[in-house]
Amino acid sequence: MSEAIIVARGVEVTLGGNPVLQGVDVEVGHGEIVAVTGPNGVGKSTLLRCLAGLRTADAGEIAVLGGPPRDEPAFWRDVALVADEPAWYPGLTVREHLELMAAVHTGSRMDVGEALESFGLASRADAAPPALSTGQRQRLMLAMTLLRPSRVLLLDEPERGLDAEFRRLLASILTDYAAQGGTVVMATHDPGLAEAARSRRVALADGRAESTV
Ligand SMILES: Nc1ncnc2c1ncn2[C@@H]1O[C@H](COP(=O)(O)OP(=O)(O)OP(=O)(O)O)[C@@H](O)[C@H]1O
Repeated sequence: MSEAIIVARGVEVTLGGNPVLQGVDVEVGHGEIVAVTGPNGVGKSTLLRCLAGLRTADAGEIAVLGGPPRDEPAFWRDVALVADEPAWYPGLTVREHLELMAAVHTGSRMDVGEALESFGLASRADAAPPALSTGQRQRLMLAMTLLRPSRVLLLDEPERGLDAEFRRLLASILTDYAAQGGTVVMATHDPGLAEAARSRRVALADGRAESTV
């Protein structure tokens, strides 16, 4: 494997007295896409939260970009997360949410007009996010995340609410991101997305991870 960007060794997490992760080992290389799969409740989101520094493992070690993940600005400059819906900024439109991302992050990966087009939001650019459909809000979250520069993308079920056509487009957006040297870990229930993104599958079962491709 090329240079390891994410290394998790022996990660253990217990939630509400139940062991969820029981010695998970995962390594993700530079420019690689890993799809974490497994049934509801197996621990995919928990693993992502550990990789994002939003939850501390009870045991084991995690390194992201050479150090432990930390929920602080220096970490989030390199790492982008799409998980639950954010609190939208009241009074700002779809376009203004994208403009905000472009304004606060130097070196945007695309301009706002391009993001509106690529993510199919041009016709809703002047709407407020709460007035969007579920899939359109998911597209906006992805657009805000992909517009800004990052080295690592952590995605929790990015397919949520997306139609089949946009899922295919998302796969190519992710493969482009990886081809430019980005590293992606996504929890997903969509084998088609995992396949189309040419990801390596890591299946979680019984608290452990097994690389399946
Ligand atoms: N705060 C919590 N307290 C107690 N148990 C929790 C907590 N958060 C999650 N769990 C439990 O931990 C387990 C793993 O949850 P997690 O959300 O990581 O699963 P998942 O694989 O992402 O599931 P899904 O496919 O449904 O999104 C589940 O059994 C869940 O009920």
